[in-house]
Amino acid sequence: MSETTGAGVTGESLESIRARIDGIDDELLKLVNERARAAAEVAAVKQAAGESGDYYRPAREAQVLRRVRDANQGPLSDEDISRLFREIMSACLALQRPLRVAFLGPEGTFTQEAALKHFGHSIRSLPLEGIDAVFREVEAGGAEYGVVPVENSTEGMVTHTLDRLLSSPLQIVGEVEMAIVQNLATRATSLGEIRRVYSHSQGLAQCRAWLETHLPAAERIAVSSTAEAARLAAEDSSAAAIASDAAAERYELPVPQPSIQDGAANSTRFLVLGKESPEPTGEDKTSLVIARENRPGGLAGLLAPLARYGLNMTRLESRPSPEGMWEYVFFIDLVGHAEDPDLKRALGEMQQLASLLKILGSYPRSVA
Ligand SMILES: O=C(O)C(=O)C[C@]1(C(=O)O)C=C[C@@H](O)C=C1
Repeated sequence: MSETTGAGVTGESLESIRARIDGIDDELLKLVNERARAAAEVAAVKQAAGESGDYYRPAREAQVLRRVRDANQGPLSDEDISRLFREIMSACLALQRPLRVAFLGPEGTFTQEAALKHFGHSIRSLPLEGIDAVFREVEAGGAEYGVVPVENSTEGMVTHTLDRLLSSPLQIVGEVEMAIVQNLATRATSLGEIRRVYSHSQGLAQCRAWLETHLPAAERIAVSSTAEAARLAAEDSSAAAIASDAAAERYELPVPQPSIQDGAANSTRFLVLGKESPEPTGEDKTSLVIARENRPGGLAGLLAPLARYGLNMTRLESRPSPEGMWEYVFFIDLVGHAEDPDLKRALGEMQQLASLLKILGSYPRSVA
């Protein structure tokens, strides 16, 4: 039986099903371009209203994604639907002007994956060498947005990002959560040949138990990123990298040992940095940093307004204050937008009690 004359379970021939798919694709093509024209009309309206800057609207994008996910009846998963619509919006926006997005590079880092997950592929990518460089590029206007890691489920906070948030005028405009899969990537043909293992310090830490069991004698060398680790391992067959699939692929490294991270559920949260906070969407988060001079009950008192207004705190992290010894600042994530009435009142009351209160941004909760 030839492929094109066979019949499926419904009795319809392959040829006929493919003809149907062609018809659906024609419809999709027409509709996708119709949508792009509508998005261009939105841009014209924004321009006529004298709006300056870029046309990216994180709040609207979150609403679009939530709406199609709620309407989705499958068989495609909600994640697949989000990904497809994200790319459609990304292309529609690029038609107006592609966004310049800086991220912790080089190409192949998890941060690049997070940037593409959030903005889609129709962006102008600016891979930079460090977290600080990403902040500076967005502050200076060389990029409209920046993406940096902030927290890993096994390794904890990325303290450099927190410290930089404290001093930067930038706002958090979004968050991206991503499952992190670390692989052993190497040209070595057996584990016995591996003398050195390169990775980012977080990559080495996330795979500590695996390394102790399988490569106890290999030297562990921390480098600036997992992508840089893959580049180094590609040049030396007695070395390996702990890196993402994307980094291994980029440097054409075989992956003899996939998924070697210690925690089964290893995920990293990234922040999207920009200049203006998005408007409320109804499903938002607010990040802030707060401090009070060191005295008993100080923190409990500062947080009391949150309980009074029934507000939900999803994270509380302390960091030594840059101001003095044994002084602390607290990074807090709250459910809600700083313009929501209850949150606004609570923040007002906290402001009265605090020696420092800086809102780092209100932004839509991540749409997976
Ligand atoms: O609704 C808008 O403001 C648009 O510009 C359209 C659109 C879209 O394609 O849906 C494109 C870019 C924005 O980031 C948000 C949404």
